[in-house]
Amino acid sequence: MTPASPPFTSPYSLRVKICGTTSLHDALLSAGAGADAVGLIFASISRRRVAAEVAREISLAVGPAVGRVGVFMDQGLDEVLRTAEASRLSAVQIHGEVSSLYLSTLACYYPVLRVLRPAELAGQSTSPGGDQTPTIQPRGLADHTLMLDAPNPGSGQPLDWESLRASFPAGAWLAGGLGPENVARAIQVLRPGGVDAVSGLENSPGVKNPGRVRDFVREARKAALLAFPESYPQ
Ligand SMILES: O=C(O)c1ccccc1N[C@@H]1O[C@H](COP(=O)(O)O)[C@@H](O)[C@H]1O
Repeated sequence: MTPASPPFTSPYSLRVKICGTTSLHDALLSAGAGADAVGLIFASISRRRVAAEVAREISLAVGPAVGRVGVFMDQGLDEVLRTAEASRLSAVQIHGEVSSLYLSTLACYYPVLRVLRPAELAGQSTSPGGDQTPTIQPRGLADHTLMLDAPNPGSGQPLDWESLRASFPAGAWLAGGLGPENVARAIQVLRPGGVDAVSGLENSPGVKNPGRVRDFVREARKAALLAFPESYPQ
């Protein structure tokens, strides 16, 4: 089941998120490059995990126009809300299996980016027992925005964009192996509401490559303008 399209149609507008930010220096670099948001990862498995104190410093430093998206995986609602408050986040990104109630409760406090793998988008994903009962039913966009990402997030693994053409939900964001070299093609194929990247923009895990960050934002903006000029009246 593919979530319904948003109830409104608006000109195509692209959001650019630079994820895996672990220092004030890199946060200001991304903000200065024109990113709409920086990602701050709190998932325990991540090599890019940031402390709430550093996240709060970043949140207060990047200015009022830059979003701060906290990335969480397999973490309870209480931990997410406490961390989000302490870090002065502006939105949360949720990976892993969670209930609809978890998402709708969270959406009462913060805008939610709900990450799905392509298999889950179809409403079919193999539960631990191996049977094909749906474990995650994508809901409408009423209380969250979908983002498609690879099964192993943060690994630089691109999705097969062509195979997703028919099922990619309107307004959904796209992650997975994006970088300056391929983001334009991804935008042309899927017209995502946002693009998000980390591995392709780093010198090492958690340390940004300034030139690649700037190139990524520039290529994404250029692609959005060239592919959908009707959305950017002169
Ligand atoms: O990057 C991580 O370490 C990470 C860990 C746990 C959950 C999400 C994580 N990162 C997210 O993965 C996408 C795609 O990463 P990549 O560009 O393919 O390397 C990234 O944008 C984060 O949102």
